[in-house]
Amino acid sequence: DEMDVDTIWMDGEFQDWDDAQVHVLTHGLHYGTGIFEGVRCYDTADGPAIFRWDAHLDRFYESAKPYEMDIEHDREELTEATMELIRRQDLESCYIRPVAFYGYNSLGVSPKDCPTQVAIACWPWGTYLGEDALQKGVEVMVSSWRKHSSSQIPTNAKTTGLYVNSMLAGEEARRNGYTEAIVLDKEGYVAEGPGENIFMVKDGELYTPALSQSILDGITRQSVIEVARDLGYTVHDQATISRGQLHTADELFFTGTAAEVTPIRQVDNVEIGSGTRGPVTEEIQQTFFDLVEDPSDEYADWFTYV
Ligand SMILES: Cc1[nH+]cc(COP(=O)(O)O)c(CN[C@@H](CCC(=O)O)C(=O)O)c1O
Repeated sequence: DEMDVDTIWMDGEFQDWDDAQVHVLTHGLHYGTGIFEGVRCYDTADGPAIFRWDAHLDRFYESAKPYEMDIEHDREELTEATMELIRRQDLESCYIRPVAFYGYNSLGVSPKDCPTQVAIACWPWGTYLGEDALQKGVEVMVSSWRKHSSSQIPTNAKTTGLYVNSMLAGEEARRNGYTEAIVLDKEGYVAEGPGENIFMVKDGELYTPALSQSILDGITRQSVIEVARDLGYTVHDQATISRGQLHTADELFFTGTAAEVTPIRQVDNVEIGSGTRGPVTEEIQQTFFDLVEDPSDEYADWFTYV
C-alpha cells in the first residue's frame, strides 16, 4: 500500500514535509557540521517496533559531542516525536532519520552563535542495495579513495560532512558498473563501505575491522557480532583485514541499518567463494531477518514498540 509521508518533526514541532526548511546560509550546509542517525522500524509480529532505538539515541547524542552541539531535546522528547511521526503517517515499517546541525546566524567556520537545530523524518525504505542484493549479493570495487583517518576527524561520530568521502567512493564504484565500494583506510587496510560495515568469513570464523580502523561503530555490526556468537561462531571483532584477504575470503557481507545484511559476491570482478551468498552469510542474514520479523525473548530489549 502506498505509505505517503507528509510530516517532519523539527525543533520541537510537527511540520508539513514541504515546510521543514532551512536558510541557505545554514552553517551545516556550508561546513558539513551536522550529525545524524539511520534507524529502522520493523513491522514485527507484535506490531511496529524500532530496532535498537536506545543504542541509536546514545550514538546520536555522542556524535554531537566533538562539535559541542547542544541538542536541547532530551531522549524522551525525541522518542515521543518519533513514535508520533510513525503513528501519524500509518507507517508499519520505515526508515527513521534524526539529524542535528548548526543552523543559521553568522557564517564563518566558527559556529559561535549559530543555533543547533534538530529534525526527524521517517519514510518507507526498501532494500538499500537493490532488490536481489540480499539473495544474490552485490558486486563491489575497492575505491581509489581512502577513508579519512580517525586522527583527522572523529570517525566514531556519524557526521554529515564525512559523507562526501562516502559519496566519492560510492559514485566511483557506480560509474564503473559496480553496486557499491569497499573503502580502505589510509594504511591500505580494509575499513568499511561508504554506508556499511563489512564482515569476512574464513574457515568458518568471522572477522570484522577494528573500531580503531577509522570506521563507524555500526549498531548492526554490534548486533551481528552478538547474534553470530550466540549461533556459536568465533567472531574476531578487532581484526585487521588486508586488501588481499578480500579476494581469498570464503564469504564477505555488508551490515548496516539501511543495508541490513547484504552479501558481497564479487570484489574487483573476482568472485568471492561460490560467487553468490555464502552459507554463513545466509544463516546470519536469515537469523537477523527472523529476529526483526518476530523478536525472540533473548533480544527483546532491542525492540521499542511504537
Ligand atoms: C560509514 C558507515 N559505516 C557503517 C554504517 C552501519 O552502521 P549502522 O547503521 O549503525 O549499523 C553506516 C550506516 N549508514 C546509514 C546511512 C545510509 C545512507 O545512505 O545515508 C544507514 O545504514 O542508515 C555508515 O554510514
